[in-house]
Amino acid sequence: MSLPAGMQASNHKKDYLCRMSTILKSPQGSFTIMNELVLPNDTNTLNNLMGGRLLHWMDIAAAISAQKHCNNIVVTASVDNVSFRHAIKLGDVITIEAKVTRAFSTSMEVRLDVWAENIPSGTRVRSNEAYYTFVAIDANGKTVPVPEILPESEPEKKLFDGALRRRQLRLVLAGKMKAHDATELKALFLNQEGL
Ligand SMILES: CC(=O)SCCNC(=O)CCNC(=O)[C@H](O)C(C)(C)COP(=O)(O)OP(=O)(O)OC[C@H]1O[C@@H](n2cnc3c(N)ncnc32)[C@H](O)[C@@H]1OP(=O)(O)O
Repeated sequence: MSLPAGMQASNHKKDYLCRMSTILKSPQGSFTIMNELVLPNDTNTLNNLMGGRLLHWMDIAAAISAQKHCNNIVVTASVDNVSFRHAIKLGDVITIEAKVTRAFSTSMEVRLDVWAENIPSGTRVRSNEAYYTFVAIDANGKTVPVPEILPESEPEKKLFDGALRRRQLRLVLAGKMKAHDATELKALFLNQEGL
């Protein structure tokens, strides 16, 4: 993990890490809305939005959200649980909402919700959801600590709680955590609670 210039000495380093871990930011501070219009170059031969184009737009919205939370450069570490409920048609207007659910040491989970709107007909459907994980890095690509999050509303608290289990699942599947260390995830299967 890298620290800003002047924070390398051990006392300064301790102070800096302590300060970052005690900065509490609201999820609302990272809230991001992005709109896109589905044009012919975004669609397949059925005039449906290509999934990859949507994932690209979601990545940008989520990265902006993560940057707002940590005020730093971020990189995408993982993309999970992307649902495609409805095909999105040529001419639809996409609304992507992104918000950080929880921050860990250097990583942040961002929840995305996507709506597709046909303005002439006045229809709007919820089309996609996903969780993206970002890691804050410095100009040399070294990871840097991020501020903590203090959830306020009930939905934010629910997403905050679930984020720990989702993190354990993605790290176990990525081979970055041993299954027996995923305590909260294991409890989920024993207690039968929702993710
Ligand atoms: C916005 C964009 O599109 S950026 C372009 C696409 N993304 C990239 O190019 C990123 C390329 N990957 C990387 O740079 C690195 O793999 C990184 C920075 C993501 C992780 O680097 P690592 O050396 O594995 O770092 P390390 O093991 O110390 O982990 C750092 C953090 O990343 C998290 N992390 C690592 N791998 C994953 C993963 N597969 N899924 C989720 N989180 C992960 C760790 O949990 C850790 O988080 P924490 O500090 O909050 O506990």
